[in-house]
Amino acid sequence: MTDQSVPKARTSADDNIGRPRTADGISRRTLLGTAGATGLVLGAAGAAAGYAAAPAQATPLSSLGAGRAMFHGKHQPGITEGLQARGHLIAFDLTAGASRKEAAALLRRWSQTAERLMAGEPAAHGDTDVARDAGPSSLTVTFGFGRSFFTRTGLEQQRPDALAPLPEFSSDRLDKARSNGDLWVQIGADDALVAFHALRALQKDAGSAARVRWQMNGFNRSPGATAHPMTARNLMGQIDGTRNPKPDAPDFDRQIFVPDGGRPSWMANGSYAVVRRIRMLLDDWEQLSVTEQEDVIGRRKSDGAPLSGGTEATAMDLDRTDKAGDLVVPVNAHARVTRPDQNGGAAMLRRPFSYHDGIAADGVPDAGLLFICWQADPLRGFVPVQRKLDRGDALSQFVRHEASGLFAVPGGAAQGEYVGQRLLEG
Ligand SMILES: C=CC1=C(C)c2cc3[nH]c(cc4nc(cc5[nH]c(cc1n2)c(C)c5CCC(=O)O)C(CCC(=O)O)=C4C)c(C)c3C=C
Ligand SMILES: [Fe+2]
Repeated sequence: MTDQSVPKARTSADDNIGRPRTADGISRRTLLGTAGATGLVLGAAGAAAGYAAAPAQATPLSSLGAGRAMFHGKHQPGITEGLQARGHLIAFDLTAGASRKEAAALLRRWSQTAERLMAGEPAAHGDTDVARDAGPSSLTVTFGFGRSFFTRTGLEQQRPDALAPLPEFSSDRLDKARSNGDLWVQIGADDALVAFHALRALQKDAGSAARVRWQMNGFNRSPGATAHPMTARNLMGQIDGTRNPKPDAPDFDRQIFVPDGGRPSWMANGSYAVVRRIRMLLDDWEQLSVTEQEDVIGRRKSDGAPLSGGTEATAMDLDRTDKAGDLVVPVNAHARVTRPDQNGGAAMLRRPFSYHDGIAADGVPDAGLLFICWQADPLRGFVPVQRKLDRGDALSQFVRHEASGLFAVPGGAAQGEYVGQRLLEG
């Protein structure tokens, strides 16, 4: 087993219970929860409730389709679950006529829809049938608030200090139109149609209250494609996610989530998402030899092991030298430079999607990473590490940050509550 990067999934209404993914990409706990004692029954019942007209044989849920995350809980879904095969990120701006009241109604509608769809049920009104016949497929929907939301709704007093604009990094090439936004929605699912279905339902729910500011579409390896490596690869071919904080580590919650009693109080058990659309300059990258590529990261491409030796899970020996006396993990290697112990303890949970939007106007692939990282405080997570990368690690010349967002993602909604209710009605 590797030093597994894929965190846990939510399988109960009020807690996150870890779920290492099995070789087919499905959590045993999820299977137990859905396909086990009650799960397949729940899945079938959910489907039957929504799609009663479909013949029974039209909904043969595979183990993939049966995967289900819970909407209600301590934290919102979509943070600690394993990576899903499909993702959509959408930012909305409130429309001119919309105020706090309309925003509250929108979050209520969105929460109701998310809860239904995550249970494999159709949207309450005008369902499009796109996910008909499919199970929940590990769908998660996550909602966040951008800095501008608080100005638009007159809630400046409630705005977290942690939503201060990210510093401008010298290497940034940011498109403002595809950055930030009043509201942010992250959708993930292991089935493309299930993810698209949720996207359309949530867009329609926005009605006249909010309009789409930007949308980005991403993907990861499909569950079942391989048993090894368990950690995902990115579009540069690297195993990416090895050293993510582990949910069972003692300081995981402190690093990733705002504590009970944290400020502002409505953010208790919430987290901050930094979203960066990072273009990979693949034509340049692919000209490097594998050895050169490995020196850029400091890890082997084949299995993710540190260049100092061992397996993916082996601790990196930062001081090891070769016969010539040179460090085997170069001093500017990305995996050396980004380590918490090189950045005053800065830690973040990376949960990205890859993206590919064809060939851009500059004639090279518009492809890269929808880098999403989660932390209790971006000033103690993303910012110090990106400051260091901005000064130039070995990877910097092969990537370009083209869009950026920072969002406050409140804790999970309790039963009967909608996401953000403590902010909007507090
Ligand atoms: C500011 C934070 C980071 C950005 C931006 C970033 C971009 C980025 N990273 C890769 C590929 C890899 N990153 C790896 C490790 C790693 N990266 C960050 C942070 C950022 N990366 C951290 C905190 C770490 C872990 C450091 C540690 O604790 O050891 C790795 C190595 C494997 C792993 O641990 O995940 C790879 C590969 C790309 C391609 C990229 C931008 C496109
Ligand atoms: Fe990285």
